[in-house]
Amino acid sequence: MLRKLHSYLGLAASILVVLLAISGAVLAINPALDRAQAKVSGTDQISVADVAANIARFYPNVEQLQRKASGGLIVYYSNANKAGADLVDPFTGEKIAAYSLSPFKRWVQNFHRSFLLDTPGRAAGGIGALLMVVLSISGLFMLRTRQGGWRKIFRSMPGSIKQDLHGHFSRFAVLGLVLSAITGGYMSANRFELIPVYQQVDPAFPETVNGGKPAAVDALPALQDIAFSDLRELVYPYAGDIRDVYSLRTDQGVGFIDQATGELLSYQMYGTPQKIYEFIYMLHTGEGLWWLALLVGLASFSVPLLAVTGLQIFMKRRRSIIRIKNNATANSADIVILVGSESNSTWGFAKTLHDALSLSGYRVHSNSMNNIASTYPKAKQMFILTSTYGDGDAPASAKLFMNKIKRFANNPNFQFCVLGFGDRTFDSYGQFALDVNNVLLNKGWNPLTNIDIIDKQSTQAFNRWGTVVGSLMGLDLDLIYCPVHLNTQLLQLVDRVDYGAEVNAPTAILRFIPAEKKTATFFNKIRRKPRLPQFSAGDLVGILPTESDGARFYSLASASKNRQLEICVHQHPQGICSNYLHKLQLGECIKGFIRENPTFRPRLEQSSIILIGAGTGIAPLIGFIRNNHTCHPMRLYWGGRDPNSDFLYRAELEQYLQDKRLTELVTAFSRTEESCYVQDKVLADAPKIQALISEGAQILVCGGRPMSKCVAAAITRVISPLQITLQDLKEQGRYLEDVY
Ligand SMILES: Cc1cc2nc3c(=O)[nH]c(=O)nc-3n(C[C@H](O)[C@H](O)[C@H](O)COP(=O)(O)O)c2cc1C
Repeated sequence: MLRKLHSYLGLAASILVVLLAISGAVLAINPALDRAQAKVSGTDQISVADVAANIARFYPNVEQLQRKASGGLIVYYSNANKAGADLVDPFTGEKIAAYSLSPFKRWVQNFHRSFLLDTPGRAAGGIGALLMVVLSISGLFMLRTRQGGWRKIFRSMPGSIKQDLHGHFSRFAVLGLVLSAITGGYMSANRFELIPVYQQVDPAFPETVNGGKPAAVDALPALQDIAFSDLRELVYPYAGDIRDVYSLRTDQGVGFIDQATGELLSYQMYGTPQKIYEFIYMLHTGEGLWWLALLVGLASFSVPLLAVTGLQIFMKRRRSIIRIKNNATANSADIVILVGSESNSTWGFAKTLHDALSLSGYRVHSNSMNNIASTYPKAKQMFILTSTYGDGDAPASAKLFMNKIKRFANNPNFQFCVLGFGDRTFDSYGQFALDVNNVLLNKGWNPLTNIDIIDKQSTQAFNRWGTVVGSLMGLDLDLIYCPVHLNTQLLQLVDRVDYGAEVNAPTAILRFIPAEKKTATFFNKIRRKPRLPQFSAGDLVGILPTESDGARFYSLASASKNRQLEICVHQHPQGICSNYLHKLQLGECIKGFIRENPTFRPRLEQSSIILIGAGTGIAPLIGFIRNNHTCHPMRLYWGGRDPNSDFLYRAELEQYLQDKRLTELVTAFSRTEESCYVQDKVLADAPKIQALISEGAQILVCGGRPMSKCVAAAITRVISPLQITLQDLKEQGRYLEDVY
């Protein structure tokens, strides 16, 4: 609901909001510019009377003093019946510069207030401000959901800035945008009298004045009592008119001054509504708060970027929508599939299950978890496939599920089965699926089998789950999930280095370049050369060994800027894809597509990086080192079997040590006399690692699950004297794992 509101409103309002934001951002620079030109510091030390005396020396025909919100003093005067205005130094009375509002500034101001269209334009501006309020507040709530709570809103976010510009920029801009949208909306509402408006009633002109000889301006007691920093405006009496008075406006109130006695007459303090209006005006324009204006201006500059990236996300989501054919009704279905998904990938898995069960002759009803019906009269099984979002929370299409499930008063006749989709790099791995499963078990529902959780959308794990579930249902369920709309690319093998055959660990480093599709038209061929898609080291490439097999994912050892796509593949005796890749000859092509893995990235703002891996787990790590051109401190702990057989990347690592892209290399080999594993080397280096962690180092671990468990145990021991836990490091994004 919130997402729909945010996206559709964003689409509808983007042009209006972008124009308001850009013009507002340009205006936001003014308070800082004005202030830079003016003399403002120490103005609370001098009185208005002192300033007026200074002015009198240079401006005998002064008519008005105005202190701008930025602090600058403007003197209005007339000379031989010609009016003028100067920016003046209040401490000396000397002119700083002639004062006039630049035509450009006036134009931008008018554009921002009314799009140069008078009342209809002002109304459009008001609507724009209102839309911006809704957009920024809905965006703020979406950020909260995404990050898993208000407190975590500014914590590190999955994904690099490049991969999720919208998320990162909105975090930076959202508070500024909320502030300027609400204050702008208030000002518009005030102008159109949609809210109770304040009426500024100035005091009446004094009925009696002394009428004596005018005193010198610096001798007027009322002016001597007011600090210049409190002045807004002082209008001088008409020369020669002894019944006229000074009109005074300060930050606190408004009144008159007798020009003979210097007495304050009919003084009136501002009321609360006016103070509120002025405060909101100040927050919106930044007049008087130049730093706030700059911050809000910077936030406003991000609006065009948010609009473009928001549109990209919207299009991507639309493309990823899965349409289910042959969807039976809830009343007639034998099998129900409920889906909890945030960005639609779980729907792809659900469709595979739906199609396979329909093919087996069942009437299958699929729907989102939010749309759970109050009864499924004919159902024999219910499958719940759900991802987890935020920090262990429900994804968008399952937010209402926990409440709605309460409506099932009696136990249904069908069996249920929960399949979670998650990512092990999150602490709350598959948490929402676990919660759903527990709720159903606690209600006494009958499980078909235990809950399972699929890590990183693994097609193999999904297939294995299908086999287990199929056998329980007496079906041969071969679930081959092929992500839809894959942007597959033809990749040609141009280099391979083989290792490990002697130690029974055949491993190959394979390097690919983009290849021309055979079907490419002549026009396409001459128009552009095939290019690699955008990816970073640590992302994954999905490889489709055959059309009928699901994709297998490999960590990338290179970034697209390295102009090659490099992977490291261990040959498993039964592995379809690893055998397929190991048999590839130079010049042969494969089909692959990129899956971003933004959570697994070194953070170069940390003091140093500790990379730990074993076997082919070196792939993303070597990519990080290769691209460490700033020579940020990076240490690698890596484990293999025998240095004479499977020491992957040996020559490169030596080169990186020399050119300082790698600070230190620690290896552990299990089939040598030393016979040790990478976690042993971690423990042996405990004091050094402790020191690095205390200084703020980040650890990245990549490799098989058994290794990662041993490394986690070793690191837990190493850091135990530091009063910090592995959990703390994980929460701070300083312990990342990419485990398979
Ligand atoms: C912002 C964000 C937060 C996530 N939080 C979790 C989490 O707390 N636990 C988890 O296991 N997976 C988490 N994931 C991973 C997703 O659950 C996983 O990628 C899933 O396959 C996405 O499926 P969907 O596209 O259908 O939502 C998160 C992903 C994102 C982008």
